[in-house]
Amino acid sequence: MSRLIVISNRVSGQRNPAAQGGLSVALAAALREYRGLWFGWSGNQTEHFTGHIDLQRHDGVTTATIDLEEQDVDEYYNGYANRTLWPLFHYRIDLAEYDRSFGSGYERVNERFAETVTPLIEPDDLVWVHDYHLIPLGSQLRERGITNRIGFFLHIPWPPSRLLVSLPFHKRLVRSLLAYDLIGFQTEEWLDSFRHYIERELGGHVDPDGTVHVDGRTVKAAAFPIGIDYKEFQEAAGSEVAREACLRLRKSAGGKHVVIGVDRLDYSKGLEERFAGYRRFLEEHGDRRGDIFLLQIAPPSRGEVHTYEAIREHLDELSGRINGDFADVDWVPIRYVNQGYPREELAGFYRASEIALITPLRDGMNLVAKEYIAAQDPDNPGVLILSRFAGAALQLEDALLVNPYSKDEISDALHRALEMPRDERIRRWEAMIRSVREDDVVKWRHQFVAELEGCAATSKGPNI
Ligand SMILES: O=P(O)(O)OC[C@H]1O[C@H](O[C@H]2O[C@H](CO)[C@@H](O)[C@H](O)[C@H]2O)[C@H](O)[C@@H](O)[C@@H]1O
Ligand SMILES: O=c1ccn([C@@H]2O[C@H](COP(=O)(O)OP(=O)(O)O)[C@@H](O)[C@H]2O)c(=O)[nH]1
Repeated sequence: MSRLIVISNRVSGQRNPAAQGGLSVALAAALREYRGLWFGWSGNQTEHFTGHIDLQRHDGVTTATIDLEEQDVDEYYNGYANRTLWPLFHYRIDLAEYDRSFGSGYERVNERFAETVTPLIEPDDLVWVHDYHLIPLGSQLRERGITNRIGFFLHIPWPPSRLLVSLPFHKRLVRSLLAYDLIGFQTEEWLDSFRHYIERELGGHVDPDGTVHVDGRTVKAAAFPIGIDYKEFQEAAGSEVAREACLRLRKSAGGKHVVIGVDRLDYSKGLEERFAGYRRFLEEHGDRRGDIFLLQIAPPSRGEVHTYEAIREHLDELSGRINGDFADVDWVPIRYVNQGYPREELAGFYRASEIALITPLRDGMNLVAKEYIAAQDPDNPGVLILSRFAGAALQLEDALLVNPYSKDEISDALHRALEMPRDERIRRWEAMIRSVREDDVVKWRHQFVAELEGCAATSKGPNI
């Protein structure tokens, strides 16, 4: 079996695991199965870039990390990745910022990644690059003579062409993707948007099987929806920690219905709209006040980016106002918690919650939705209310799907979930657990790696 070299911005085990997000959780599992290593940024900043590689072994996974300079982090991670690409790819061109220094910092850090990882790559290795931080890395590796098979997986949505063309030098960015042999997306919807861009903007052609032809270069593009590590999650959910967390939440709920939300504190997760929808529910269903509460777990993320600071302040205000307007001496409508929890504890909280309210405005997948389903009691499962704009909605069609921008739909879905008979809850859950169990992270990585192994090795990069 070939070695697998995984390259992503974030490498698991480097900071609070509870705030790492789904990408890191999914990749740690892949690396435990294949020989190889995981290369990325250490999360540390140094005065000058040294290129020193720190090799470590954590939990069955070999990691190779490098430090970045402060300017790199500002321009590449906080800048181009999270102030330009993240909002644009989540359809928020109103929040996207275009600054020349971000673009040059992004190129520079991708070159630094390429320069330091190239000597670690052996001839038969499969190379798998992840996410929007590292789109140009494939072409940088090709320039350094790497002819191995290289795949790329995008964990976030791919925007419609009409939005993507607002990015300065968009053609250069998309052309650099053609250096990969395989390009993976979370859903068919984003694969379609990519196809549209290739045909309209680059004058290329995409065959029905996903083979992309542009200027004499041929690559493969396909959808590979990511799943959770079902087996590992079942173990977490069966642990003593999970059982205690479940009891702790049930005890403190004192018989009230628990509605749970778990999201990084990010504007793409639709938290402001969710709070507004919950407020509408409290206004419309006065008889339910005192009988239900929303537990929103929202660990802070990307705190150095001002839009994230702003959303944090706004959510403090919104939750405070809802609590001020509706609370009673023995009840508060929202428990809003800005800390992360280990997954075993989360599993217990999911189990204790009759409803999950997961309403991102756009989300590549949303693994929390799948974890909630995996944690339920088969004889008395809870109800998942899910945004139709999350990648997960294409697989979890038996959730109560809502438009996350609509307060009325959120309010109606909460009412319907509370009233839903047990046999309907079981029927919906059984349909969803099948997909969560079968389309798990193991299947995701096997399918991607098998497809990449089937690609012919490349001898040169595209003309960019
Ligand atoms: O690394 P951070 O800046 O702290 O952000 C955490 C991760 O967020 C994003 O996760 C995405 O990947 C998930 C797994 O495929 C998917 O379920 C979710 O919908 C995506 O938003 C980001 O794409 C990762 O690169 C970050 O590490
Ligand atoms: O307090 C927390 C909050 C989240 N997570 C994990 O972070 C991941 C979030 O992934 P998702 O795909 O839902 O969103 P992302 O943050 O990657 O955009 C899930 O596995 C959660 O269990 C966690 O371990 N503790």
